[in-house]
Amino acid sequence: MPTASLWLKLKAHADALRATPLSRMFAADPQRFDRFSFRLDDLLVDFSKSRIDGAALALLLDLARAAGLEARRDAMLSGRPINATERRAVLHTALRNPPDASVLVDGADVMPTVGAVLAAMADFAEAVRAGDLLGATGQPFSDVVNIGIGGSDLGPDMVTRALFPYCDGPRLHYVSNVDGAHIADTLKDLDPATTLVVVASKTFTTVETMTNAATARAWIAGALGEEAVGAHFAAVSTALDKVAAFGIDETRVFGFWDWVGGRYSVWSAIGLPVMIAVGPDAFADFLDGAHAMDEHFSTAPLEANIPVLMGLVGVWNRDALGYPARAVLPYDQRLARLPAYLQQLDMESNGKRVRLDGSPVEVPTGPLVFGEPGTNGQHAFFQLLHQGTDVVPCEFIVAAQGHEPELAHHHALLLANCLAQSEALMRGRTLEEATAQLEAAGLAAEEVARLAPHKVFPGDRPSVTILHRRLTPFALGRLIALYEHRVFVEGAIWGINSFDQWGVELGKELATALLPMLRGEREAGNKDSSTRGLLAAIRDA
Ligand SMILES: O=P(O)(O)OC[C@H]1O[C@](O)(CO)[C@@H](O)[C@@H]1O
Repeated sequence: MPTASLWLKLKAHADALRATPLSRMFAADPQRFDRFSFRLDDLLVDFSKSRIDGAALALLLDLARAAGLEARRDAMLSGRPINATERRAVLHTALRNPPDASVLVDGADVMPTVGAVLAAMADFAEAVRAGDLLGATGQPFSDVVNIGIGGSDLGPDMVTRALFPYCDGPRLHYVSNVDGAHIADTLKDLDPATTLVVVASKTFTTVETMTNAATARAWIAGALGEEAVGAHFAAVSTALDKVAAFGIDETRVFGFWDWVGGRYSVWSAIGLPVMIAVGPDAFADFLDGAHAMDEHFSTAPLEANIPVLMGLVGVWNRDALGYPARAVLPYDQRLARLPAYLQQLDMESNGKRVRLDGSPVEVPTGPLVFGEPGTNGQHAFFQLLHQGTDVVPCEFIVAAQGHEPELAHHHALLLANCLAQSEALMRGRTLEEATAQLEAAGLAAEEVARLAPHKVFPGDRPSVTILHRRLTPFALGRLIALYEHRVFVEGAIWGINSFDQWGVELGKELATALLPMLRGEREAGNKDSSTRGLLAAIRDA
């Protein structure tokens, strides 16, 4: 069936389904959880609280097939240049392949070089962790500062926090913002003699990273002398010539390749600080977890393929039901930066308005993504999720077991809250129930009538719950790969390029032009009155 008529059918089916509240779908089908939840080892993804039924899934699967999802997936995994605007392969999956795999890019197997960089990272990480690699004054490194931004920061920072129970190396710090406050606050309590700086930038041109790197360099040189700089710096980049020009010795430079997108790069040498923190073995488990999801994604039939189903439910929520946002709610404090990480992964990948051939997309694409860890979010923005005028599909992420057996009572509370939220969103509370509750509390009839409407929850609000046994390196790798492939599935159905990011360029160009105006070196005459007014106000402040 042609894609246009499938979209129409999907819309029509979604409109029909709206008439049936989720709670009635559960009442009508005792097997609903079993039918709409899927497992991969200890990972369980429960779609049963999404507004879907068998017919919706069948239509979505038709849509995926009509969009050529399987062929595009296979093209990505085999190294074809599916990032058409940049003429690049998209091969972050190769970074977590077993060593004996082979993936060809332009006829050359990339796996030997992937393995070589991984081995060099492991040697370096072990030397730092063991105290064999010393700073200029002969002391081991107690602290590592990673300087990078976007994909060169969000992934390693998020993963380091997530794997805190496995961190047994030097302390890790992440500096990303060009706001001098970030590097100033970070360096304030560090000792240059025991600090290693890793400059992470795919392009090695990003102004924030280059500015922070220069400041860190001056900090080391100022305290220990210019000749000490080499011993305190390492770099991760695809632009080895530019790293050399910065003055970092080639034995301390870890490369990766243009077929690794920034937001997909935590598996590459960009993960070096993670490896320094948790050690090469735990890092290997992290890669293995992602590979397990890659295997599932590439081999499971579409109707039982978890990332495919997650993508289809995402498209359904966005396009058939018209929800403009989604909330990511990890009930796991160590995943506090996961929403920020997923904002880049999802919104930089799928925030696109033209298809691969440059023609406008005809349906809404990537939704707004936001979130916070539970239970904190409950005491902040969940009010809107429960009673606001927009429906926001939620994604709950939680581990059945925590890492602190002595604090099991905390974990039980965390789990109870997580399950309670998806239940509350789904079932809501009717006016009759609210009224009965107020009456039972002994309120006067007038008070009951006054308060009851405020205590109504419309319910019928969809969510997905992702449950795993424990947040291990393996489980984390698998979880991130699940989200990567979900983004891929959605992008493939929308027919967009999920692997470029032209939308970040205009602001960068304008910032470059504005800098001399801010410094008073150039007139702002050609600017609009708002920009001119703001420039003047800054000068006068
Ligand atoms: O690693 P680099 O080249 O410094 O880029 C950092 C980030 O900047 C971006 O290009 C967007 O500005 C991201 O895609 C990327 O992750």
